[in-house]
Amino acid sequence: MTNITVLGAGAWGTAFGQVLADAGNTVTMWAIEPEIVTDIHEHHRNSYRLPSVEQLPATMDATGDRAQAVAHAEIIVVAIAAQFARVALAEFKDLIPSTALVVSLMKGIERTTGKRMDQVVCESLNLPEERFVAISGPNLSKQVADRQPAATVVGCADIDNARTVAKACETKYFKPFVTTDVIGLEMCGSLKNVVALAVGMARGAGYGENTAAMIETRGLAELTALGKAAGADPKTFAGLAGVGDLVATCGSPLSRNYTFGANLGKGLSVEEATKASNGVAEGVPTTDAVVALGRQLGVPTPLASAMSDVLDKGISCADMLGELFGGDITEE
Ligand SMILES: NC(=O)C1=CN([C@@H]2O[C@H](COP(=O)(O)OP(=O)(O)OC[C@H]3O[C@@H](n4cnc5c(N)ncnc54)[C@H](O)[C@@H]3O)[C@@H](O)[C@H]2O)C=CC1
Ligand SMILES: O=C(CO)COP(=O)(O)O
Repeated sequence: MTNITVLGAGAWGTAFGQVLADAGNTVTMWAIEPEIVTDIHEHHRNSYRLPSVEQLPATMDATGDRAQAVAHAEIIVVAIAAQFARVALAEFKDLIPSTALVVSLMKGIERTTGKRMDQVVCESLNLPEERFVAISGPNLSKQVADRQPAATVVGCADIDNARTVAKACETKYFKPFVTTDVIGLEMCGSLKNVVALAVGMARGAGYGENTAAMIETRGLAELTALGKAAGADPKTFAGLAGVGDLVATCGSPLSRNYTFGANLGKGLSVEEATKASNGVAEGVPTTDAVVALGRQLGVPTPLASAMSDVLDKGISCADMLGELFGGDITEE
C-alpha cells in the first residue's frame, strides 16, 4: 500500500484517485475549493466535479492543507488545469518529500511559454526528470469512474519509476503500459485536444464522418510531425496516447474539447462556449501554443492555425475547413 496524494480534485483527478484507491493505495486529495474538500472528506463524494459517482472509496480522503496533503506522499499526482499548474505548484515547492515521484495527468501546453507540462512541473518543483512521470491515454473520466475497462500509458525517463507508478494504478479495469517517451505522451495528450476542438466544430456544424475522419487523420499527421520535431518517438503516436486518445476524444460528447468545438459549430461564441463548458477545455489555450511551437520548430501546423483563427478571429467552420483544404496538392 502506497501513500498517494492527488493535487486537484477535478473530474479526472477524482476519477484517477478512485483508480488509485481501487488499486489498494491510501489516497489524499488536495483541492483549492473548500467545498470539494468538505464533500470528499465528509460525504465521500465529489458532487461538484464527478457527480456520477455516488460513493468514493473509504481509503480516499481530502484536505485543503498543502503541507498536510503531501507530508507523507510517496507519489504525488498533479491534475490541475494546465495553465494554472505553474502557479499552483509553486506553493508546493518546499513541501514535497525529496524522494516522491511526481505524476502529471495534465494535457496541455503552457500558453505564455510554449512549454510542455513535464517542463512546467520540473521547473516549478525543481524536480529531476527521473522523478517526473506522465500519464496519458484514452481515459474519459466518467467512463473510468464507472470502472469501464480502459488502458493508459505511464512514461518516465527512468523506466523503473514508470513501472512503480504503473503498478500503483493497475486495477482489474485499468491497464497501464509503460514507456520512456515522456515528450511523446505530452505532445499526444496536448495536441489531440486541438484536433478534438476542430472535429467537434465540424460535427456541431452538421458535417458527417468523412469530414471528422479527414480532420482526425490530418490532425494525427500534424501532431506526429510536431512531436517528432520536439524529440518524441514516432511509435508513441500510433499507440494508446496518440491514435487511441484521438479516437476517444474526437468521438465522444463526454470530451470537454469536443463539446466546446461542437458548441462553436452550432454558432456559440468562444465566450458562450466557455460558459457552457463542464470543466477545462485544454485545447483552447493550447491551440496558440501549438502554432507558436510549430513556428519555433519549423513545422507547419495548418489545423492548429485554422483553429487559432476560429478562437481568436471568430472565423466560421466552413472557413476553418477551407483553410485546411487550402494550399497546393501535396503527397499525403
Ligand atoms: N477529464 C478527463 O477525462 C481527463 C482529463 N485530463 C487532463 O487532466 C487535467 C485536469 O482535468 P479535469 O480534472 O478533468 O479538469 P476539471 O476542469 O474538472 O478540473 C480542473 C482542476 O484544476 C484545478 N485548478 C484550476 N486552477 C487552479 C489553481 N490556480 N490552483 C489549484 N488548482 C486549480 C481546479 O480546482 C480543478 O480541480 C487536464 O489537463 C485534462 O486535460 C486527462 C485525461 C482525462
Ligand atoms: O483527455 C481526455 C480523454 O482521454 C478528456 O478529454 P477532455 O479534456 O476533452 O474532456
